[in-house]
Amino acid sequence: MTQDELKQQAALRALDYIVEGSIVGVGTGSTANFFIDGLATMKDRIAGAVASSEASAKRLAGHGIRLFDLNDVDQMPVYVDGADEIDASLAMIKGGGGALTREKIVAAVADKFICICDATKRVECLGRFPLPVEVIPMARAQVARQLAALGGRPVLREGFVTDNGNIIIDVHGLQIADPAAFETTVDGIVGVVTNGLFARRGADVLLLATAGGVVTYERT
Ligand SMILES: O=C(CO)[C@H](O)[C@H](O)COP(=O)(O)O
Repeated sequence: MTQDELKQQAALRALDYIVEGSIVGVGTGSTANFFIDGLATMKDRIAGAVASSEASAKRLAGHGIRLFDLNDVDQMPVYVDGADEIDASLAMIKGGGGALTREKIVAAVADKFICICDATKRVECLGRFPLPVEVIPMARAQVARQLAALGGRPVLREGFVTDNGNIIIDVHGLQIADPAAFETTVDGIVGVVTNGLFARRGADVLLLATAGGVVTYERT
């Protein structure tokens, strides 16, 4: 089975968590795209969706799924999204697609974060995937120095601008022993908008697609 087929399996399993008549929080990336395509098959049974990126908004709209502004939404039962890495405590690194800030904001409004991944994303220790950090452009050099002082190797994501008009610095060479503490530390650097660690608010459910089928993990 290809990685894309596994991503699709995890994505389609997430449809079981959709509450009829509700607004669905929708992530960004190739796995989230499979989820959006699946959501389209039940679009008449949901109120609509809140997107975590312009790209996802475009795909949702292309399927005729009604889009809501997050500011008009008080509550969402679920937010569904992929991850770049996820550990046994369901802490994640996200932001490979650069949408980490909006992803974190939309997820914060949802009751449950459903993470959809193929088995390659499951790791023992977060950090092999470079940690994306969204940064206000004028703070680039100052933030890079601070990230290097934390033990990482900061690399500017060349030619990339986030949906919020900011830059991304990817931090290589980390081994993150305490993801929640590191998330707080990086967020505390002046000029950082947010970072791709989702540990203080990790996933509530992981749907991990393996060669043997989709395995469900729940936060304990
Ligand atoms: O955080 C993300 C985008 O900002 C994605 O969820 C993450 O990069 C995983 O992407 P994919 O599903 O394409 O493997």
